[in-house]
Order: sequence, then structure tokens, then C-alpha cells
Amino acid sequence: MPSKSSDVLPAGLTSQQVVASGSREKRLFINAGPGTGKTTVAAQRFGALRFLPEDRSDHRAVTAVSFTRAATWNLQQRVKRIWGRAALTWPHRIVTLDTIMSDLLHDLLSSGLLRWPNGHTTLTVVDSWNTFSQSEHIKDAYEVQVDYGHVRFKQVELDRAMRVPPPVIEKLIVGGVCTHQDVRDALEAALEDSSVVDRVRTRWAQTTRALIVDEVFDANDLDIAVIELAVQAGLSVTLVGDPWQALYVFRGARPEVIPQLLSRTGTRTIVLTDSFRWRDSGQQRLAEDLRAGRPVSLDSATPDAAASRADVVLAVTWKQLWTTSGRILPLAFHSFKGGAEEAAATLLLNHVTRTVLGQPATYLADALLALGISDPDAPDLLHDDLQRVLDLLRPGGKEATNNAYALLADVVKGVSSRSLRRAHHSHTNRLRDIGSALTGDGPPVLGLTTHQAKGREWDTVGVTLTQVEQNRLLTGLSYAEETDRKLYVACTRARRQTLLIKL
Ligand SMILES: Nc1ncnc2c1ncn2[C@@H]1O[C@H](COP(=O)(O)OP(=O)(O)OP(=O)(O)O)[C@@H](O)[C@H]1O
Repeated sequence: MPSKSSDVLPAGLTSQQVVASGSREKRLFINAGPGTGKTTVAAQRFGALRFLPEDRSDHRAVTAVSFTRAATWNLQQRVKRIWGRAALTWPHRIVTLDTIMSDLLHDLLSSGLLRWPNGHTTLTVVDSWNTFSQSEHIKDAYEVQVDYGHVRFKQVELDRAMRVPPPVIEKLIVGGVCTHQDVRDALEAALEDSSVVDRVRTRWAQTTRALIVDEVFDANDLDIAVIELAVQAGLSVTLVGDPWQALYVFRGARPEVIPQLLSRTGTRTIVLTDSFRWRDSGQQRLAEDLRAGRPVSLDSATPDAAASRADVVLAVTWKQLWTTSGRILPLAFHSFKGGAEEAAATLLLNHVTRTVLGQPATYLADALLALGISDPDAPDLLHDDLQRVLDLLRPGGKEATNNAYALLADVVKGVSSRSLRRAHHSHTNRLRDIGSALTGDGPPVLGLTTHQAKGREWDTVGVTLTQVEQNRLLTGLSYAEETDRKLYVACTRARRQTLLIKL
């Protein structure tokens, strides 16, 4: 609810949003809370910069970046809706920061400043090695180093058994295949060299005239270094974000250093204060109290009541969702680690979430890759087979779970060269959990982690929290604490009401 409706201009934007979208400031930070229009303004600003009359003869790109493919896709759709498809004709683009890193590394390889094993200048960059190997945690087994311009993959001694880079990985690297993390590691190591720094700065200046960074508080040290080089190269740089919504500390996000980046680069701040999310004064008050660090106590509900009333249930971890109630159907077991058994269970979970919730399992694409299935229609083609696996699960109990697992192994054998290992509780438990979600009293409700819910909104949101997390709410949150930020994001997704699930 904007504080003053007279603030909304004819174009539908508030005066704050108009200023943020059209500002000619070369270094701008748009600081904006939940629902205040970060994505809306980023999309408006993209077009405003793209179609700036005085830049008509400047053929360099206007580029917007975000951290996830989902956020990038969302921003692309908004830009197309507002400005038309022409806004995104080459070289103008909205991509992930991983794509930017990959472009920069390729430029260094083709310039000769950096040399890949076997002299490759064009790499195939994959999300993870899961596609090629059943091993997990392969990344732990080597370090990427740059030695006088040569990229090297150095084997690391580990305490644990196994975990040496399997020959298959070495062969792939020498063949010009690597992961996005390898690209980042190689680039970060290369930036120790001042001639590489100069090249990146020059590359920015030659190819790009404006850069918009969405969710800047999720940037890690390499992201920040590359953004700062764009500032030094004289680009128009717009940073958009909310210090309360930095969630990607596990990927190295450093929200605490963003204020220094802003002051180092002389960046001007514009704050968006009016949120359009709240449809209920209680929810608006909750959001304001959380942000002010005041203690809050949430309305509560039993799991059954919450499952009936909420549009979604959120938790900090997937595990918390699975252990709260059989009425919650999460879209994943945990973050995808790889292995044929996990992939097969994800295929089954996807069958259930598609049928019951109309949504795919979060890690379906990873599961298909891990099973070496390239046909995107495979999950649909397997519909009847997977339904038979579910039917076997329905009676519940160990025997039913083991029978279902055996049939799932057969189904997978028909479409994949990977085979499932013998039934073990770490594999069959996933099937048991799916079975429990299907036999609850009443239809299941969608379960998501805070990370998956970021940037989204629903009318009524249930949250399931550990005792420690509940205590944090009762004490008052601080944006300097990672756990508190996750709680803040979870409790600001609802338009009307946030319900705490009481066990
Ligand atoms: N000026 C406006 N008038 C009406 N609705 C608006 C206005 N600005 C934004 N909205 C709407 O408010 C909702 C939230 O906007 P948006 O997604 O851009 O916010 P956000 O700041 O990115 O949210 P979050 O912090 O949760 O990611 C959207 O439905 C958007 O269409």
C-alpha cells in the first residue's frame, strides 16, 4: 500500500520509482524493501537506458545481470512486456552473472593472456559434473590455479577416502569442458595479474555502456571486483537490492562489504519506500516491525489448519518441510547432490508435484542430466510407469517402499544407462517421504525453502521454524545476521497473512 496514492504518477509508477527509473546518475544504488518494485524499476530503467535518445549512435550494450536463471527470466519478461522485444536485441541482454564471467574468461583465453589446458579458447561450461559422473563433491578434490597465465587443476589431498578427481573429469577439463565454478575460480585467480585487470576493464568499456545489477547484496568477492571494474571503465552502473534479503552467503555473498563498494565508487542512493505487497494492515505492520528489529509474534495454526489456509509453506531448509507434516509437499528433498538414486526419486517427486500441485520438482533438470536423459518429454512419457510406482507406495511401510524402489529401478533402467544401487534406507527414505505426503488427511500444500521463495508473493504463507528461529523472531531481527535475513524473507512473502505452524 503506497503511503499516498497521489504519489502514483499517470504511468502507474510512484514518483520515487519514476526518479529511480529515469535518473541520469552514472552510479546509482536503488535500495528497496519487499514489494517496493525492485524488479519493476530495474525493468523500467533497462528500457530507459536502452532507448536513451543521445545514445542512439552508441552501439555498446545495455546489460542487466542477476544471480539465478529464474530471476533473469523474470526480468526479461518484464522488459519485453514494457518495452517490446526490440529492447533485447543483440548486444543488449539480461543474463546471469555466470554468463558474464564466462564471457570474460573466454576473452582472456582468446587474447592469449590466459591459457587453458590443451590450449582451448572455447569452453563448454556445465552447471556441475553430475552430468558426467555419479560422484558427489568432486569440486572438493581439486583447486583451480593460475600459474604464469596457465590455468591448472591441482589435485588436493583429502582426509576422506576417495574424492580424487576421477580420470573422467581430468579428461573433460583437458577436452575443454568445465563447470561455472571452475570459470569463476580461474577468473578470480587470473585477476591477481594487473594486465588481466586492465583487459577486463577495457573489455567492459568497449562492449558495454550500461550495467544493471539486480540483488546486489548476493554478490561475492569476484562479482564485486568485476562490477567495480565496470565502474572504473566509465559504464553507467545501477545496483539494485535490499540488504535485508541477501541469502546467498553459502555461495560467498558478502552483503557486509556493499556499503564500502558504494562509498568507494561514489554511488548515489535512492530509496523506494512504498510497498505494493501488503493487502492487510496486520501483515504490513509485521513487515515494518521485522525491519525495525522489533520483537514479533506470528499468528499460529496447526499443520492441518495451515495446510488448508496457506497457499505455500516456507522453511529455511527442505528437511524442516519434510519433517513438519505429511500435508506439506516440498518441491525437492534437499539441494541436488547427484547420484542415480536421488535423480530417480526426483523423477518420481516431479510426477507427484506436477500432478498434485501443477509444478515441476525444483531439481528435475539436474535429475534428467544425472540420469543421462536428454529427451525433455521423458517425464511425461513415463507417466503411467511412475504412477504404478506410486500405487505400490500407497499402503505404506517398509515392504511397500522397497517394492516401489525396485519398480522405480526398473523404470529407470528402461530410459537410462545408469542403474540404481540396491535398496538402502538413504535411498528408499525419499520414497517413504513421498508416500507420507500422499496419505495425509486432505490435499497437500506446496512447500518451498526461503531461497526458492525469494522475489515471489502469495496471499497466505505458512512458515515452519525451528525453536531457535522462533526465538529470533521473539527477540527482534538484525539484517547483519544471515539466519535473520532468511526469516525476514520468509515472513515478507505474504500479501495478507503469515502463519506460524505450531507442532
Ligand atoms: N507503481 C506501482 N503500482 C502498482 N503496482 C506496483 C507498482 N510497482 C510495483 N507494483 C507491483 O508490486 C508487486 C511487487 O513488485 P516487484 O516484484 O517489482 O517488487 P520487488 O521489490 O522486486 O519485490 P521483492 O522484494 O519481494 O523481490 C508486483 O506485483 C508489481 O507489479
